[in-house]
This record gives sequence, structure tokens and C-alpha cells, in this order.
Amino acid sequence: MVAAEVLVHSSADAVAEALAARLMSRLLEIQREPRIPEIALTGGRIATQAYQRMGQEGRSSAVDWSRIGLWWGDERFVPADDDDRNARQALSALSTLPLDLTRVHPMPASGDGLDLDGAAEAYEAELGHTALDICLLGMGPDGHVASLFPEHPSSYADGRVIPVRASPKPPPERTSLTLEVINSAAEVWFCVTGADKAAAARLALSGAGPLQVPAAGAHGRERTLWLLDRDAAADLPPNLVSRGVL
Ligand SMILES: O=C(O)[C@H](O)[C@@H](O)[C@H](O)[C@H](O)COP(=O)(O)O
Repeated sequence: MVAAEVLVHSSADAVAEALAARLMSRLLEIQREPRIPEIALTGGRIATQAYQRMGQEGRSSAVDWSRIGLWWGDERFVPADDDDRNARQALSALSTLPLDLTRVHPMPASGDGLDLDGAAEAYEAELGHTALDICLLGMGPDGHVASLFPEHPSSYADGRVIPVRASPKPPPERTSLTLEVINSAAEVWFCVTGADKAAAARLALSGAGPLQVPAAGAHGRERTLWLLDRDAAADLPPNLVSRGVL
């Protein structure tokens, strides 16, 4: 497994700014190969702030927004027009960009004609074995990533896309990629801010078990990047941060 790179920024805003800049730069690099980047997006405040920044600055960048595949790491199983939908938040932030919607793959919403199991199955079929270039992840204060929660059936489930019931964080019904898919991505990028994440960040970066701390089990094949603010990094061992590498 490649060592995690740990980068600490001065504030949550700086993490969002860095995430947006890094994403745009990496998208451009992949397009120049030339290839269509396939990216799994996350929900969460910082990622959404980064998407807003991309929505504002992206048009003047050299990124070809019509040649990007967008997927989601997890989704709340609520109606498509519910503001809680990760996809709705991201796509509203990115609405200024000329995305090719045939390459945009939100997870099914409730009311789309599928029950929760059917929604997970349909997304698994749609995703197939798409080679994800980057999987973005937030992390909850409990160490959850996507909708894989500690000591919860979601963290034990087999499969590539799973239905999640009785989520400890509302809403209770969700769909989620599993670690099998997340860890097949070339790169996994975490964006984690706030003092309430400090303990989980320490555990995740110190070899905790993935059933107890799902974030500990997420890593990219080629790169695992942690973008944190000072508050979230406060409990990390100093050697980890100063060397910048685990
Ligand atoms: O589906 C969800 O409930 C969220 O997407 C959640 O998984 C989020 O990514 C983390 O809780 C981090 O969120 P913040 O970055 O806003 O703290």
C-alpha cells in the first residue's frame, strides 16, 4: 500500500481552495494523456465549497468540462429534488460548467421507481468496472467515509455498491460504494476539517481497523492524499505532519 500524504492547511477555506485547485490541475493532466477522467465525488461542506469554487473559476481554466465522468461515493436515498442529495448540491455548484450530462452518474433517488436494493444494484451495473482516477472522501467525526459507518452492517457488507439502512447519520437510507470500489481508484483524496474530526483522523492515519474506523481502510492504488485543516490535524503525531508522509 502506498504511504498516505498528509497536507495541513491553515483553515477550512484553505482546504476547499486547495482541493479545487488540485482537482482542476489533475483533471487537466489526465485529459492531456489524453483520457477522460472518472471522478467519484463526495458530499460534505468542504467538498461542496470546493465545487462552488470550481464552478466560479472552472470556465476560465483549460479543463474540458464536457469530457469528465462524475460518479458519487455515496448518496442519500431521498427524492432527487431534496436539498440533502449529495448530487444535487454538487451539480448545483457546478451548474455554470458545460458538463456532458451523459457522463454524469448520480446514484438513483427515491421515487425513481427503484427500491433501495434496486437502487444499489442499478448503480453497481452502471458503474461496472469503471476505472476511477480519483475518489474524493469526506470523513465524519466517527471516522465514517462514504456511507460506511463504524461497527455497522454497511462496513461488513460484501459487494461493490450497497444499500445502507438505519444509517447512524440521517437520513437512514442511503447507497454507498464499498471499500472494494473506493480502493480500486488510482487516487483517494480526503478533505477533512474541524476539531471534531481530530481523533478520527489520528486513528485513521495510525493503523486503526477499518471496521472501527472506515477511513482507515480507504486508500488509493497510487496515491492517498489527506488534506486537513489545523484543527483536524491537531492530534496527529508531529512526525507524520512534519514529514508530510506517513
Ligand atoms: O452523506 C453524508 O452524510 C455526508 O456526505 C458525509 O458522509 C460527509 O462526507 C462527512 O460527514 C463529512 O462532512 P463534512 O466535510 O461536511 O464534515
